[in-house]
Amino acid sequence: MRKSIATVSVSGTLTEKLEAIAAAGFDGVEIFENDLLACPLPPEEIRARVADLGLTIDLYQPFRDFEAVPEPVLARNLRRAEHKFRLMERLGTDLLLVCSNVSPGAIGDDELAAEHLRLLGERAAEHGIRIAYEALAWGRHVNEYLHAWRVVRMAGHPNVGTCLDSFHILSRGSDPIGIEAIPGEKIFFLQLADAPLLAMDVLQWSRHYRCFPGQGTFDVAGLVRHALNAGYPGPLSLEVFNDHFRQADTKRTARDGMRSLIALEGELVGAAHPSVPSGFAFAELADTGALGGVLSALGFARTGRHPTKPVELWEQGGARLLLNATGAESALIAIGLDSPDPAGAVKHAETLLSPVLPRERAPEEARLDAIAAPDGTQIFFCDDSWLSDFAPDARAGGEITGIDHVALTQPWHYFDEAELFYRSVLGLRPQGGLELPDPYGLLRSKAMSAPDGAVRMVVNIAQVGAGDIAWQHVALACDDILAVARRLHAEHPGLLLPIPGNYYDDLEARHEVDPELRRLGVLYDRDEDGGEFLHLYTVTMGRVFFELVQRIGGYDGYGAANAPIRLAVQHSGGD
Ligand SMILES: O=C(O)c1ccc(O)c(O)c1
Ligand SMILES: [Mg+2]
Repeated sequence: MRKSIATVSVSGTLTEKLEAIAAAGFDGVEIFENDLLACPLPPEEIRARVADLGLTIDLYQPFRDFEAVPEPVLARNLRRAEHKFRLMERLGTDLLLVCSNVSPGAIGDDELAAEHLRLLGERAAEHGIRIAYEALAWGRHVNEYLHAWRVVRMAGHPNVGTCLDSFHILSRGSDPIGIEAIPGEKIFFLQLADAPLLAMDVLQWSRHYRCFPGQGTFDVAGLVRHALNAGYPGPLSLEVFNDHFRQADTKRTARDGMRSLIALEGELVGAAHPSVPSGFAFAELADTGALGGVLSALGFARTGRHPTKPVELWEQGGARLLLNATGAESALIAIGLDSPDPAGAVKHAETLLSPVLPRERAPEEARLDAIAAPDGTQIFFCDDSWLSDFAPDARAGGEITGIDHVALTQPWHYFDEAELFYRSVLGLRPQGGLELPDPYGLLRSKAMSAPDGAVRMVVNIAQVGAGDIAWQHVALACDDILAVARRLHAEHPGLLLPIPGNYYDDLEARHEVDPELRRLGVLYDRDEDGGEFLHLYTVTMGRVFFELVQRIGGYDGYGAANAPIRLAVQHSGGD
């Protein structure tokens, strides 16, 4: 299907926007009026620029507060419309979006609204222009898409149709099944936006929190399916108002929008994700020499060395960590995922515009394809062959059984990009988002997991004043966390993050817990079904720290209630 995007969805000047939109592979744009008004180029030059970039202008918008007005206002509105029609001729576009009237002066009379739209359609027809009437969710009288369609039908003019916008429809909780009752050729345009579920005024929600399909909670693909069933012939067009996107890199946002539409098309044809990872193969850490001691303390054994690279394999149970002596600050630099089809996974990622990373390797080494996650972390898709690179010499047993999850920190303004990436490229599912108080700000956090929980990723973003946090961590699963904690406490007490006594006073008020938790600095959480979570943290080394977790009775979370305690201690350095 043709893919378009409204210029309001990305940052920059109009010319920057157009270039980024073309570079991302879109077919068309909706020109948002503000972008045009602020552009120094005359409409003819914008038209030429758009054409040179291989784009078309699919829509000009918005035209506001037109219909169902008193007579003198109507005359003024028609005059205003004539100006816009002439502008559109100069731009070379033939579709004008008219938003339902939000003015307190609008009259609640559908027949009058229809009559005015018919008049507008007649005038538009003289210029070869069509009108797409859209119900804004906060329209004064018309705020439901089926109401807008009734008015369009009453207007009865071939140049008057409706514009459907997934945000306005889904934010009001309207059932999109009704779209199928609209003749496809009367759906003149289809705008797509997703949004997180927020309990707030719908206008504020729309103007600040829209996001690309796949980044929020709406079933946008389901809505598109209804429009296609109705016979809608036009483009899928993204229209997003988002405070972060307005500040983010133009090209990156445009590419993210394209990824969103490609993923949506995949959903429409019911394409199963070709390669949902079935586990963690490894996590790779840059090391300055300090991490080996920490891993030993945690019970890991060094079981192999890469023949040509300064990389060591450390193992315990099913947990495999690679230490890469890059000499750089300790950090999580790569994640290996067990993949049922590594080549297919890379191809899928490429289809979704993820950068495939070049790999230098000796001819005898296992072929490992990697892509870059939005934060730059390398993601490898692995079968078992990578292990043979290391000629492991022993198997290390211990309390640790595997990697439970990894937590990455997303760059400011790119949180939504990360969600779409992990959903579409890796096939993970969102488990819910959180805002965690931190002494210096709020940390947004979102957990994503494979359907069976075999791969869990947590994406954090430093938010509002906490902008210097770029901590990452690897959480290791174990069967008996108290045994590990006792050993660490006795032999390496400086490795454990100290937890305040106040935390345990509160914990003991809420739950009857083993007093040993307090002595050992183990944190505790419990879900509604009685599932339990015990966890502890190491101190931070460079950018990275380790968490040990024990899940009991089907606990599926991450101890979010305890995260603010951890953040505060990490900030204070244990004071
Ligand atoms: O927020 C607005 O005013 C606005 C304008 C045009 C649209 O298409 C829309 O969905 C919202
Ligand atoms: Mg809209």
